[in-house]
Amino acid sequence: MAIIPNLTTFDLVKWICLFLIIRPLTLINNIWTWYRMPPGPTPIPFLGNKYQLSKSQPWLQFQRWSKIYGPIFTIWIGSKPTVVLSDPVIAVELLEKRSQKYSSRPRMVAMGEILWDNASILVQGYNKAWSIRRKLLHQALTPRALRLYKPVQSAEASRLCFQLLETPSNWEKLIERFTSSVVFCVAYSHRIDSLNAEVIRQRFEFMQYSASLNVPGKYLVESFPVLKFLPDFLAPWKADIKAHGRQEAAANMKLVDVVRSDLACAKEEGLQVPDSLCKLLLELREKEDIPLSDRDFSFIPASLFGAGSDTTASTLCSAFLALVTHPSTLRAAHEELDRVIGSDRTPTFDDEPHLPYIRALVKEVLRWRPVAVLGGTPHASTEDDWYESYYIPSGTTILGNTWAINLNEEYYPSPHLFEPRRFLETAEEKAVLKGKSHPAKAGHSSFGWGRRICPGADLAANSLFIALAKSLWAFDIVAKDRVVYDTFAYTEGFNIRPKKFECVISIRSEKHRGVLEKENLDAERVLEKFGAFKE
Ligand code: HEM
Repeated sequence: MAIIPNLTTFDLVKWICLFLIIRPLTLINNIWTWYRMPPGPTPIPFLGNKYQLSKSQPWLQFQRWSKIYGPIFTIWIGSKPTVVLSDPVIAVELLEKRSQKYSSRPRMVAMGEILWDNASILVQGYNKAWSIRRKLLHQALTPRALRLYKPVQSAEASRLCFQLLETPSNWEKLIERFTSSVVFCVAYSHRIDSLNAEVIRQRFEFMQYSASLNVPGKYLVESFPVLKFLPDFLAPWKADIKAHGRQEAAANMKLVDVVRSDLACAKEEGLQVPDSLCKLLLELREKEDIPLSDRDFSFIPASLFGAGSDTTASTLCSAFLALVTHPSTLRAAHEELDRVIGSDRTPTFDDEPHLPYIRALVKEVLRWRPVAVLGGTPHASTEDDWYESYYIPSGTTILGNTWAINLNEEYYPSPHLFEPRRFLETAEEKAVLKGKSHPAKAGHSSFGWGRRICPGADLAANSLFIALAKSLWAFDIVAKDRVVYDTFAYTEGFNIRPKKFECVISIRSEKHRGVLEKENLDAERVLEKFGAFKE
């Protein structure tokens, strides 16, 4: 009996000594790492810059810090470093040219591991599980596959215009319905007629719940991942997250079942199911061995809504804000559309090569107010590296501050001026507000970088083009009398959108109205094949 208390005391002393040694050693290691990493605001030991970080619109604070500490700087969240990039050349150098080292994601234990059980491509590390999903997405988003989705994008854009004609003041909700329906048609060959459809309400709930998990400091498990192994009865928070995860997975699998049964019925009746990403993947699964469980497979088409609907809708909202606050761009768009298209029909995808100003307008809105303002989901490095004289250890979180990059005046003089001519090709037009040449092919960084670049970028660009081409052809979109617009009034979060604002949307002529009414009937015929999800 006497030995046990002695042993316990000894153990206690041992642990205290170990703690007293480890803490200073960790601190020395952190200081040594901090000293070699890119500069930044001075962190407090073990807490880092936590108390200096702005809770509101952090991208603005990061942009200010880039002017003080340079285009590559470090912030510390506790003992974990995050490198923030504010220059497109540095972002391309690290995230594209050295992408084998910078294509992972930081661990998101609550959201990625407990809620989704590692099934979602968005937060997966740079590993085999990720590459299987990425390859599948690419196979269903090839240029050939994108051509298959164009008729539905075009029909939905005609429907959007017709609805704008009927209830112009409801424009933001109409845009959301448009992007939701496009994503559902492309993912599952089913359209959305109302935002009250059960599947949509469910999707919004899932998105809100997952976003609520991703709040720094909310869950201790992010700092101590070992806590995820606690049994459920000792960790009710974990049981709750897992229950939400099961609900989401069940809903995802149900959607795949809908397409599976559509295919079976069509086969029996000798009919064709419209092409969709889920259909292409199910057909591929018949031919090839795809090493994914039904549950994991169902997350691939489901990722389209989370990643592609709100982002595209928010970009369209920014486009309306830009048009209202920069009326000369509306006049220039009308001039091009009237000259190339006339007033007997609305523009189509075939007109795209002949509408350079509208194409440039799409690029400019993506640049001007990037929806994924801090680069979407952060990258993480998987090897130690050096950039110039700076050390970047393996496991560092890398944030591309798309706001600072897209609004960097060296590349885009007068960056807050909405000026589509920046993206035009002719020598005279190129001289307009010409800054240093942006290294990315797109001329902006709104879709991210390297191996993690948005796989839906071309699909999104097609939706933006057709929705803007048709609505600009049809409407005047102008400021409301006596309303003062603030082009910086944006929501918080990882994806941003202009705060609610009113504008006047009016049909350009009775002839335009007639064309919209006729084309809406044509669109309904195209969309008939895509069964609607019920309210
Ligand atoms: C305007 C619309 C959109 C914008 C601005 C946007 C932007 C982004 C950004 C910045 C990323 C992170 C890239 C990186 O880590 O470097 C991303 C990832 C992703 N996006 Fe998009 N996106 C849009 C639309 C779409 C659409 C329509 C889809 C549907 C296919 C989609 C699917 C994805 C997926 C699956 C990922 C995760 C890729 C991965 O982690 O490997 N996005 N997006």
